[in-house]
Amino acid sequence: MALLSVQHLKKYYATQRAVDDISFDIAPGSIFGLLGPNGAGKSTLLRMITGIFYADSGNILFNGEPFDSGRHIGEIGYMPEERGLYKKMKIGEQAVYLAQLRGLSKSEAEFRSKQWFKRLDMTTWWNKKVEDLSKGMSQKLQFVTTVIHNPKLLILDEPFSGLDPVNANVLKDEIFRLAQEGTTIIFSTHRMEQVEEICDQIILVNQGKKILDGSVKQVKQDFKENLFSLTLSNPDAPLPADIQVLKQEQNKLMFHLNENVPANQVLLHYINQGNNILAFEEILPSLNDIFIRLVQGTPAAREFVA
Ligand SMILES: Nc1ncnc2c1ncn2[C@@H]1O[C@H](COP(=O)(O)OP(=O)(O)OP(=O)(O)O)[C@@H](O)[C@H]1O
Repeated sequence: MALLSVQHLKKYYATQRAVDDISFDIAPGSIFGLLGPNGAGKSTLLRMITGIFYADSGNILFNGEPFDSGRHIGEIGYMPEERGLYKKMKIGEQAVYLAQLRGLSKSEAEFRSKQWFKRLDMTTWWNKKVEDLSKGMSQKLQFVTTVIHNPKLLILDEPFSGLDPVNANVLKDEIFRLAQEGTTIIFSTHRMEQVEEICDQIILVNQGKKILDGSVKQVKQDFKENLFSLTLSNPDAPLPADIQVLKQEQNKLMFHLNENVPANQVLLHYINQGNNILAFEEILPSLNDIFIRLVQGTPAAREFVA
């Protein structure tokens, strides 16, 4: 059974169709990517899932039951894009305070806060004030305060914005670890490349509508274009039939292979010539490429090409 099932959800602001009949299911323990350009409707969707807004119509089921924010909110951890921290409070106190708001006892809140601070290499920050933290540091603190009550569903809106690559990796590892331990994670972003390595399943949203749904692997297979890259000891040798070379970079050829022609045929051609094959791989489209193809010619596509 899905941990979260969203069925025909709609939310309009006056005439703006922010979320327009979106449905999806999220399996327990999976990392789910909610993708779309700015203004696609992601935050509106998340606000309905977290009970901040009511939907105009549609249903949300949490663990098979109609979502009830009063009952289910304690099982959700939501890190919104606009971070809400108390600037004047000391960091350690703040973590403990927010954990207590989530229902933990003071001693449990302190214990878990210290554990998380250690895990994320934040121990020396305990007595600093939030206003003294950089954007990336407050991001880590916000993450801690979002996961401290061990939510079943963890919702992260642009979790890597403002983080340097080292800290982004630290957070990424924590996301994987939490998923392995059974936490279900929704990861919302307009940065498609961040999703490729993290998410099991994605939906792509544009102008309030879902335009794609599936596993990253399957989506890439569905949109592949028979493009290959081949590195040869002699790239200038006679070409086989059925290929069109699109680009050559030193010894590497990038080519399109005609439909229904096995790639082995190309490899055999070169092997029979005595040409050494140094590397060979299929070139799959990125999620960015797929998105642009789906919304070609729209303002959203231009934003992503830019
Ligand atoms: N309170 C509001 N009143 C009117 N329109 C709104 C409101 N909030 C959002 N919108 C509009 O609804 C649409 C979806 O916005 P939303 O914030 O959900 O998108 P998003 O995908 O989260 O974008 P971003 O990545 O920029 O955060 C946009 O056209 C936005 O202008």
